[in-house]
Amino acid sequence: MKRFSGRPDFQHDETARLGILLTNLGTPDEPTATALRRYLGEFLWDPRVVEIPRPLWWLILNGLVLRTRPAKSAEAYARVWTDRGSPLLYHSRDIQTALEKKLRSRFRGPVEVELGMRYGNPSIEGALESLKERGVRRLLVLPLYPQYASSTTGSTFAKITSILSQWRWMPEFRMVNSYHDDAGYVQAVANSIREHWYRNGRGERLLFSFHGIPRFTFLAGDPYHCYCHKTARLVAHRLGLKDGEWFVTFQSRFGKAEWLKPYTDETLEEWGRKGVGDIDVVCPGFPADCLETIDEIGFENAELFREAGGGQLRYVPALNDSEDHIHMLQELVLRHTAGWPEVNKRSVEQAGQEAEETLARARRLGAER
Ligand SMILES: C=CC1=C(C)c2cc3[nH]c(cc4nc(cc5[nH]c(cc1n2)c(C)c5CCC(=O)O)C(CCC(=O)O)=C4C)c(C)c3C=C
Ligand SMILES: [Fe+2]
Ligand SMILES: [Fe+2]
Repeated sequence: MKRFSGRPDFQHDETARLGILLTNLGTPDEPTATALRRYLGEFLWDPRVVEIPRPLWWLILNGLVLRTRPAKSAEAYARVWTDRGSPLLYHSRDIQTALEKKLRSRFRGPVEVELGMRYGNPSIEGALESLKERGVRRLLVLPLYPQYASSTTGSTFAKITSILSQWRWMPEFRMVNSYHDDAGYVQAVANSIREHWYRNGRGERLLFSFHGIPRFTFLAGDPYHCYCHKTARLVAHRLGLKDGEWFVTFQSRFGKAEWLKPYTDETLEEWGRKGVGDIDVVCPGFPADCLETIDEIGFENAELFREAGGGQLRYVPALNDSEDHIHMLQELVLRHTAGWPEVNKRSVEQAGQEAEETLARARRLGAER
Protein backbone atom coordinates (compact mmCIF):
# COMPACT_ATOMS: atom_id res chain seq x y z
CA MET A 1 0.00 0.00 0.00
CA LYS A 2 1.19 3.55 -0.75
CA ARG A 3 2.64 5.61 2.14
CA PHE A 4 1.56 9.23 2.67
CA SER A 5 3.00 11.29 -0.16
CA GLY A 6 1.69 14.73 0.74
CA ARG A 7 -1.72 14.13 -0.81
CA PRO A 8 -4.34 12.21 1.13
CA ASP A 9 -5.96 9.23 -0.53
CA PHE A 10 -9.56 10.26 0.00
CA GLN A 11 -12.39 12.67 -0.71
CA HIS A 12 -14.99 13.86 1.74
CA ASP A 13 -18.34 12.13 1.56
CA GLU A 14 -20.23 15.34 0.70
CA THR A 15 -18.66 15.21 -2.75
CA ALA A 16 -18.95 11.42 -3.13
CA ARG A 17 -19.84 10.33 -6.60
CA LEU A 18 -20.99 7.22 -8.33
CA GLY A 19 -18.49 5.79 -10.82
CA ILE A 20 -19.08 3.38 -13.68
CA LEU A 21 -16.02 1.68 -15.09
CA LEU A 22 -16.62 0.23 -18.53
CA THR A 23 -13.95 -2.24 -19.50
CA ASN A 24 -13.03 -4.01 -22.69
CA LEU A 25 -10.25 -6.28 -23.84
CA GLY A 26 -7.82 -3.73 -25.24
CA THR A 27 -6.08 -3.22 -28.52
CA PRO A 28 -2.59 -2.21 -29.74
CA ASP A 29 -1.65 1.49 -29.83
CA GLU A 30 -0.67 1.27 -33.49
CA PRO A 31 -0.96 -1.33 -36.24
CA THR A 32 2.77 -2.07 -36.11
CA ALA A 33 4.74 -5.17 -35.14
CA THR A 34 6.38 -3.28 -32.25
CA ALA A 35 3.06 -2.16 -30.76
CA LEU A 36 1.64 -5.65 -31.27
CA ARG A 37 4.56 -7.30 -29.51
CA ARG A 38 3.87 -5.13 -26.46
CA TYR A 39 0.11 -5.74 -26.55
CA LEU A 40 0.26 -9.48 -27.25
CA GLY A 41 3.06 -9.88 -24.69
CA GLU A 42 0.80 -8.52 -21.94
CA PHE A 43 -2.38 -10.25 -23.18
CA LEU A 44 -0.93 -13.69 -23.73
CA TRP A 45 1.05 -13.70 -20.48
CA ASP A 46 -2.21 -13.51 -18.48
CA PRO A 47 -2.56 -16.92 -16.77
CA ARG A 48 -6.34 -16.80 -17.28
CA VAL A 49 -5.84 -16.44 -21.04
CA VAL A 50 -3.18 -19.09 -21.61
CA GLU A 51 -3.29 -21.83 -19.00
CA ILE A 52 0.05 -23.45 -19.81
CA PRO A 53 2.50 -23.77 -16.86
CA ARG A 54 4.63 -20.62 -16.71
CA PRO A 55 8.23 -21.69 -17.37
CA LEU A 56 7.18 -23.67 -20.46
CA TRP A 57 4.82 -20.96 -21.74
CA TRP A 58 7.50 -18.29 -21.20
CA LEU A 59 9.76 -20.20 -23.60
CA ILE A 60 7.05 -20.72 -26.22
CA LEU A 61 5.72 -17.16 -25.95
CA ASN A 62 9.08 -15.42 -26.16
CA GLY A 63 10.85 -17.96 -28.36
CA LEU A 64 8.10 -18.50 -30.89
CA VAL A 65 4.81 -16.60 -30.65
CA LEU A 66 6.18 -13.08 -30.11
CA ARG A 67 8.68 -13.58 -32.93
CA THR A 68 6.12 -14.45 -35.59
CA ARG A 69 2.63 -13.33 -34.60
CA PRO A 70 3.11 -9.54 -34.14
CA ALA A 71 3.98 -8.89 -37.79
CA LYS A 72 1.09 -11.03 -39.06
CA SER A 73 -1.41 -9.50 -36.65
CA ALA A 74 -0.17 -5.98 -37.48
CA GLU A 75 -1.17 -6.55 -41.12
CA ALA A 76 -4.67 -7.52 -40.05
CA TYR A 77 -4.95 -4.49 -37.75
CA ALA A 78 -3.74 -2.21 -40.56
CA ARG A 79 -6.74 -3.35 -42.65
CA VAL A 80 -9.24 -2.14 -40.03
CA TRP A 81 -7.35 0.89 -38.67
CA THR A 82 -9.07 4.27 -39.18
CA ASP A 83 -8.42 7.99 -38.61
CA ARG A 84 -9.86 7.44 -35.15
CA GLY A 85 -7.51 4.53 -34.47
CA SER A 86 -8.52 0.99 -33.58
CA PRO A 87 -12.26 0.26 -33.99
CA LEU A 88 -12.43 -1.52 -30.62
CA LEU A 89 -11.13 1.59 -28.88
CA TYR A 90 -13.22 4.22 -30.64
CA HIS A 91 -16.44 2.22 -30.45
CA SER A 92 -15.80 1.66 -26.73
CA ARG A 93 -15.18 5.41 -26.34
CA ASP A 94 -18.42 6.21 -28.18
CA ILE A 95 -20.30 3.85 -25.85
CA GLN A 96 -18.67 5.52 -22.83
CA THR A 97 -19.59 9.03 -24.01
CA ALA A 98 -23.19 8.13 -24.86
CA LEU A 99 -23.74 6.18 -21.63
CA GLU A 100 -22.34 9.00 -19.48
CA LYS A 101 -24.63 11.51 -21.18
CA LYS A 102 -27.62 9.23 -20.72
CA LEU A 103 -26.87 8.45 -17.06
CA ARG A 104 -26.22 12.08 -16.20
CA SER A 105 -29.63 13.07 -17.47
CA ARG A 106 -31.20 10.15 -15.66
CA PHE A 107 -29.55 10.40 -12.21
CA ARG A 108 -29.72 13.58 -10.24
CA GLY A 109 -26.54 12.73 -8.37
CA PRO A 110 -23.29 13.15 -10.29
CA VAL A 111 -22.04 10.12 -12.16
CA GLU A 112 -18.70 9.52 -13.87
CA VAL A 113 -18.19 6.94 -16.61
CA GLU A 114 -14.64 5.84 -17.40
CA LEU A 115 -13.18 3.34 -19.86
CA GLY A 116 -10.34 0.99 -19.00
CA MET A 117 -8.79 -1.73 -21.14
CA ARG A 118 -7.67 -5.02 -19.60
CA TYR A 119 -4.51 -4.91 -21.74
CA GLY A 120 -2.83 -1.81 -23.17
CA ASN A 121 -4.34 1.69 -23.17
CA PRO A 122 -6.29 3.37 -21.67
CA SER A 123 -5.37 1.18 -18.71
CA ILE A 124 -7.67 0.02 -15.93
CA GLU A 125 -5.20 1.45 -13.39
CA GLY A 126 -5.45 4.89 -14.99
CA ALA A 127 -9.24 4.73 -15.18
CA LEU A 128 -9.54 3.75 -11.50
CA GLU A 129 -7.13 6.54 -10.48
CA SER A 130 -9.10 9.06 -12.49
CA LEU A 131 -12.37 7.95 -10.87
CA LYS A 132 -10.75 8.24 -7.45
CA GLU A 133 -9.53 11.78 -8.23
CA ARG A 134 -13.08 12.73 -9.15
CA GLY A 135 -14.33 11.56 -5.76
CA VAL A 136 -15.91 8.24 -6.72
CA ARG A 137 -16.79 6.31 -3.56
CA ARG A 138 -19.15 3.79 -5.08
CA LEU A 139 -18.02 1.89 -8.14
CA LEU A 140 -19.80 -0.36 -10.61
CA VAL A 141 -17.56 -2.25 -13.01
CA LEU A 142 -19.28 -3.18 -16.24
CA PRO A 143 -17.11 -5.33 -18.53
CA LEU A 144 -18.35 -5.18 -22.12
CA TYR A 145 -18.53 -8.97 -22.27
CA PRO A 146 -22.15 -10.14 -22.36
CA GLN A 147 -21.13 -13.79 -21.78
CA TYR A 148 -18.93 -14.48 -18.75
CA ALA A 149 -15.67 -16.32 -19.45
CA SER A 150 -12.75 -16.88 -17.11
CA SER A 151 -10.37 -15.45 -19.75
CA THR A 152 -12.32 -12.18 -20.10
CA THR A 153 -14.67 -11.26 -17.21
CA GLY A 154 -12.75 -13.40 -14.72
CA SER A 155 -9.46 -11.84 -15.72
CA THR A 156 -10.95 -8.34 -15.42
CA PHE A 157 -12.16 -9.12 -11.90
CA ALA A 158 -8.68 -10.40 -10.98
CA LYS A 159 -7.07 -7.21 -12.32
CA ILE A 160 -9.46 -4.81 -10.60
CA THR A 161 -9.37 -6.52 -7.22
CA SER A 162 -5.56 -6.70 -7.31
CA ILE A 163 -5.43 -2.92 -7.87
CA LEU A 164 -8.12 -2.04 -5.31
CA SER A 165 -6.52 -4.30 -2.74
CA GLN A 166 -3.60 -1.83 -2.68
CA TRP A 167 -5.82 1.19 -1.94
CA ARG A 168 -6.00 2.56 1.57
CA TRP A 169 -9.66 3.55 1.21
CA MET A 170 -11.35 1.15 -1.14
CA PRO A 171 -14.60 2.21 -2.78
CA GLU A 172 -17.79 0.24 -2.32
CA PHE A 173 -17.61 -2.04 -5.29
CA ARG A 174 -19.89 -4.15 -7.48
CA MET A 175 -19.25 -5.82 -10.80
CA VAL A 176 -21.54 -7.11 -13.52
CA ASN A 177 -20.73 -10.79 -14.00
CA SER A 178 -22.67 -11.65 -17.15
CA TYR A 179 -25.64 -10.28 -19.04
CA HIS A 180 -26.02 -12.97 -21.70
CA ASP A 181 -29.74 -13.42 -20.97
CA ASP A 182 -30.63 -9.84 -20.08
CA ALA A 183 -33.97 -9.05 -21.73
CA GLY A 184 -32.83 -5.61 -22.92
CA TYR A 185 -29.68 -7.01 -24.45
CA VAL A 186 -31.52 -9.84 -26.20
CA GLN A 187 -34.02 -7.34 -27.55
CA ALA A 188 -31.29 -4.95 -28.72
CA VAL A 189 -29.52 -7.73 -30.63
CA ALA A 190 -32.81 -8.97 -32.12
CA ASN A 191 -33.72 -5.42 -33.19
CA SER A 192 -30.33 -4.93 -34.83
CA ILE A 193 -30.87 -8.11 -36.87
CA ARG A 194 -34.36 -7.01 -37.91
CA GLU A 195 -32.98 -3.63 -38.97
CA HIS A 196 -30.22 -5.37 -40.95
CA TRP A 197 -32.79 -7.56 -42.72
CA TYR A 198 -34.92 -4.53 -43.45
CA ARG A 199 -31.99 -2.71 -45.05
CA ASN A 200 -30.21 -5.55 -46.86
CA GLY A 201 -32.81 -8.26 -47.31
CA ARG A 202 -32.85 -11.52 -45.42
CA GLY A 203 -30.34 -14.31 -46.06
CA GLU A 204 -31.11 -18.03 -46.21
CA ARG A 205 -29.57 -18.62 -42.77
CA LEU A 206 -28.63 -16.65 -39.68
CA LEU A 207 -25.29 -17.57 -38.10
CA PHE A 208 -24.44 -16.56 -34.53
CA SER A 209 -20.64 -16.55 -34.36
CA PHE A 210 -19.01 -16.19 -30.93
CA HIS A 211 -15.34 -15.90 -30.00
CA GLY A 212 -14.08 -19.35 -28.95
CA ILE A 213 -12.25 -20.57 -25.84
CA PRO A 214 -10.17 -23.75 -25.44
CA ARG A 215 -12.42 -26.80 -25.07
CA PHE A 216 -10.64 -27.99 -21.91
CA THR A 217 -11.65 -24.78 -20.09
CA PHE A 218 -15.30 -25.51 -20.92
CA LEU A 219 -14.88 -29.08 -19.61
CA ALA A 220 -13.32 -27.61 -16.44
CA GLY A 221 -16.52 -25.66 -15.74
CA ASP A 222 -16.36 -22.35 -17.60
CA PRO A 223 -20.01 -21.35 -18.29
CA TYR A 224 -19.13 -19.41 -21.46
CA HIS A 225 -20.22 -22.08 -23.96
CA CYS A 226 -23.67 -22.42 -22.33
CA TYR A 227 -24.08 -18.64 -22.08
CA CYS A 228 -23.35 -18.18 -25.81
CA HIS A 229 -25.95 -20.81 -26.67
CA LYS A 230 -28.49 -19.22 -24.36
CA THR A 231 -28.00 -15.78 -25.92
CA ALA A 232 -28.42 -17.20 -29.42
CA ARG A 233 -31.49 -19.24 -28.45
CA LEU A 234 -33.19 -16.23 -26.82
CA VAL A 235 -32.47 -13.96 -29.80
CA ALA A 236 -33.62 -16.60 -32.30
CA HIS A 237 -36.78 -17.11 -30.25
CA ARG A 238 -37.45 -13.37 -30.22
CA LEU A 239 -37.08 -13.30 -33.99
CA GLY A 240 -39.47 -16.24 -34.31
CA LEU A 241 -36.86 -18.39 -36.08
CA LYS A 242 -37.34 -22.13 -36.55
CA ASP A 243 -34.70 -24.87 -36.25
CA GLY A 244 -32.58 -24.94 -39.40
CA GLU A 245 -32.84 -21.17 -39.84
CA TRP A 246 -30.19 -20.30 -37.23
CA PHE A 247 -26.86 -21.80 -36.11
CA VAL A 248 -24.15 -21.22 -33.49
CA THR A 249 -20.40 -21.43 -34.24
CA PHE A 250 -17.14 -20.28 -32.61
CA GLN A 251 -14.44 -18.18 -34.25
CA SER A 252 -10.94 -16.75 -33.53
CA ARG A 253 -9.02 -19.85 -32.49
CA PHE A 254 -5.56 -19.43 -31.00
CA GLY A 255 -2.88 -22.11 -30.56
CA LYS A 256 -2.83 -25.85 -31.15
CA ALA A 257 -5.42 -27.10 -28.64
CA GLU A 258 -8.99 -27.96 -29.57
CA TRP A 259 -11.42 -25.02 -29.12
CA LEU A 260 -15.19 -24.86 -28.86
CA LYS A 261 -16.88 -26.34 -31.92
CA PRO A 262 -18.30 -26.08 -34.49
CA TYR A 263 -15.72 -23.68 -35.88
CA THR A 264 -17.04 -20.68 -37.83
CA ASP A 265 -14.56 -21.00 -40.72
CA GLU A 266 -15.08 -24.77 -41.23
CA THR A 267 -18.85 -24.35 -41.07
CA LEU A 268 -18.81 -21.60 -43.68
CA GLU A 269 -16.59 -23.64 -46.02
CA GLU A 270 -18.97 -26.57 -45.69
CA TRP A 271 -21.98 -24.36 -46.36
CA GLY A 272 -20.19 -22.90 -49.37
CA ARG A 273 -19.48 -26.36 -50.78
CA LYS A 274 -23.13 -27.28 -50.30
CA GLY A 275 -24.12 -24.21 -52.30
CA VAL A 276 -25.79 -22.20 -49.54
CA GLY A 277 -26.67 -18.74 -50.89
CA ASP A 278 -26.62 -15.41 -49.06
CA ILE A 279 -26.36 -15.58 -45.28
CA ASP A 280 -26.37 -13.17 -42.33
CA VAL A 281 -23.76 -13.38 -39.58
CA VAL A 282 -24.16 -11.73 -36.19
CA CYS A 283 -21.56 -11.71 -33.36
CA PRO A 284 -23.43 -10.99 -30.10
CA GLY A 285 -20.33 -11.63 -27.99
CA PHE A 286 -18.82 -8.41 -29.30
CA PRO A 287 -20.74 -5.29 -28.17
CA ALA A 288 -18.16 -3.16 -30.02
CA ASP A 289 -16.89 -3.90 -33.51
CA CYS A 290 -13.23 -4.87 -33.60
CA LEU A 291 -10.64 -6.80 -35.54
CA GLU A 292 -12.44 -10.10 -34.92
CA THR A 293 -15.70 -8.90 -36.43
CA ILE A 294 -14.67 -6.45 -39.15
CA ASP A 295 -11.69 -8.37 -40.49
CA GLU A 296 -12.20 -11.98 -39.47
CA ILE A 297 -15.93 -12.16 -40.25
CA GLY A 298 -16.43 -9.25 -42.65
CA PHE A 299 -13.37 -9.91 -44.85
CA GLU A 300 -11.69 -13.28 -44.19
CA ASN A 301 -14.70 -15.50 -43.59
CA ALA A 302 -16.81 -13.74 -46.20
CA GLU A 303 -14.10 -14.55 -48.77
CA LEU A 304 -13.78 -18.14 -47.51
CA PHE A 305 -17.52 -18.67 -47.89
CA ARG A 306 -17.65 -17.16 -51.37
CA GLU A 307 -14.60 -19.05 -52.60
CA ALA A 308 -16.04 -22.34 -51.34
CA GLY A 309 -19.11 -21.72 -53.51
CA GLY A 310 -21.39 -19.81 -51.15
CA GLY A 311 -23.23 -16.55 -51.70
CA GLN A 312 -22.77 -13.24 -49.94
CA LEU A 313 -21.91 -13.13 -46.25
CA ARG A 314 -23.62 -10.10 -44.75
CA TYR A 315 -22.30 -9.09 -41.36
CA VAL A 316 -24.75 -7.54 -38.87
CA PRO A 317 -22.81 -4.71 -37.19
CA ALA A 318 -22.22 -4.80 -33.44
CA LEU A 319 -24.51 -2.71 -31.23
CA ASN A 320 -21.75 -0.08 -30.78
CA ASP A 321 -23.28 3.24 -29.65
CA SER A 322 -26.77 2.57 -31.03
CA GLU A 323 -29.70 3.93 -29.03
CA ASP A 324 -30.92 0.44 -28.12
CA HIS A 325 -27.51 -0.51 -26.79
CA ILE A 326 -27.08 2.59 -24.63
CA HIS A 327 -30.62 2.23 -23.32
CA MET A 328 -29.99 -1.40 -22.41
CA LEU A 329 -26.69 -0.56 -20.68
CA GLN A 330 -28.41 2.18 -18.72
CA GLU A 331 -31.04 -0.27 -17.48
CA LEU A 332 -28.29 -2.72 -16.55
CA VAL A 333 -26.47 -0.01 -14.57
CA LEU A 334 -29.69 0.96 -12.80
CA ARG A 335 -30.32 -2.61 -11.74
CA HIS A 336 -26.80 -3.18 -10.50
CA THR A 337 -26.59 0.09 -8.57
CA ALA A 338 -29.99 -0.33 -6.90
CA GLY A 339 -30.01 0.97 -3.35
CA TRP A 340 -27.01 3.25 -3.78
CA PRO A 341 -27.89 6.77 -2.62
CA GLU A 342 -26.68 8.54 -5.78
CA VAL A 343 -29.11 6.56 -7.89
CA ASN A 344 -32.74 7.03 -8.75
CA LYS A 345 -33.22 10.39 -7.10
CA ARG A 346 -35.44 11.43 -9.93
CA SER A 347 -37.78 14.37 -9.96
CA VAL A 348 -41.42 14.00 -11.03
CA GLU A 349 -40.69 16.05 -14.16
CA GLN A 350 -37.82 13.76 -15.07
CA ALA A 351 -39.90 10.65 -14.60
CA GLY A 352 -42.58 12.19 -16.84
CA GLN A 353 -40.07 13.08 -19.51
CA GLU A 354 -38.63 9.57 -19.44
CA ALA A 355 -42.09 8.05 -19.85
CA GLU A 356 -42.59 10.22 -22.93
CA GLU A 357 -39.21 9.19 -24.33
CA THR A 358 -40.04 5.52 -23.82
CA LEU A 359 -43.36 6.00 -25.61
CA ALA A 360 -41.63 7.76 -28.50
CA ARG A 361 -39.12 4.91 -28.73
CA ALA A 362 -41.86 2.32 -28.81
CA ARG A 363 -43.69 4.27 -31.56
CA ARG A 364 -40.52 4.62 -33.60
CA LEU A 365 -39.73 0.90 -33.32
CA GLY A 366 -43.32 0.05 -34.17
CA ALA A 367 -43.22 2.27 -37.25
CA GLU A 368 -39.97 0.66 -38.44
CA ARG A 369 -41.46 -2.79 -38.40
C1 LIG B 1 -15.59 -11.84 -26.75
C2 LIG B 1 -14.87 -12.42 -25.84
C3 LIG B 1 -13.50 -12.91 -25.99
C4 LIG B 1 -13.03 -14.11 -25.50
C5 LIG B 1 -13.79 -15.15 -24.70
C6 LIG B 1 -11.64 -14.20 -25.88
C7 LIG B 1 -10.79 -15.26 -25.57
C8 LIG B 1 -9.49 -15.41 -26.05
N1 LIG B 1 -8.83 -14.66 -27.00
C9 LIG B 1 -7.57 -15.14 -27.21
C10 LIG B 1 -6.59 -14.62 -28.11
C11 LIG B 1 -6.72 -13.46 -28.89
N2 LIG B 1 -7.84 -12.67 -29.02
C12 LIG B 1 -7.56 -11.58 -29.78
C13 LIG B 1 -8.41 -10.53 -30.11
C14 LIG B 1 -9.66 -10.29 -29.51
N3 LIG B 1 -10.34 -11.10 -28.63
C15 LIG B 1 -11.49 -10.50 -28.22
C16 LIG B 1 -12.47 -11.02 -27.33
C17 LIG B 1 -12.39 -12.25 -26.69
N4 LIG B 1 -11.32 -13.07 -26.57
C18 LIG B 1 -11.56 -9.23 -28.88
C19 LIG B 1 -12.65 -8.22 -28.66
C20 LIG B 1 -10.43 -9.11 -29.69
C21 LIG B 1 -10.13 -7.97 -30.65
C22 LIG B 1 -9.23 -6.93 -30.09
C23 LIG B 1 -9.04 -5.78 -31.05
O1 LIG B 1 -8.03 -5.07 -30.87
O2 LIG B 1 -9.84 -5.48 -31.95
C24 LIG B 1 -6.18 -11.63 -30.18
C25 LIG B 1 -5.41 -10.52 -30.92
C26 LIG B 1 -5.52 -10.52 -32.38
C27 LIG B 1 -4.65 -11.54 -33.01
O3 LIG B 1 -3.44 -11.46 -32.89
O4 LIG B 1 -5.24 -12.46 -33.60
C28 LIG B 1 -5.65 -12.81 -29.64
C29 LIG B 1 -4.23 -13.31 -29.73
C30 LIG B 1 -7.41 -16.25 -26.34
C31 LIG B 1 -6.13 -17.08 -26.23
C32 LIG B 1 -8.60 -16.43 -25.63
C33 LIG B 1 -9.03 -17.42 -24.61
C34 LIG B 1 -8.33 -18.25 -23.96
FE1 LIG C 1 -9.71 -13.07 -28.12
FE1 LIG D 1 -8.78 -13.38 -35.05
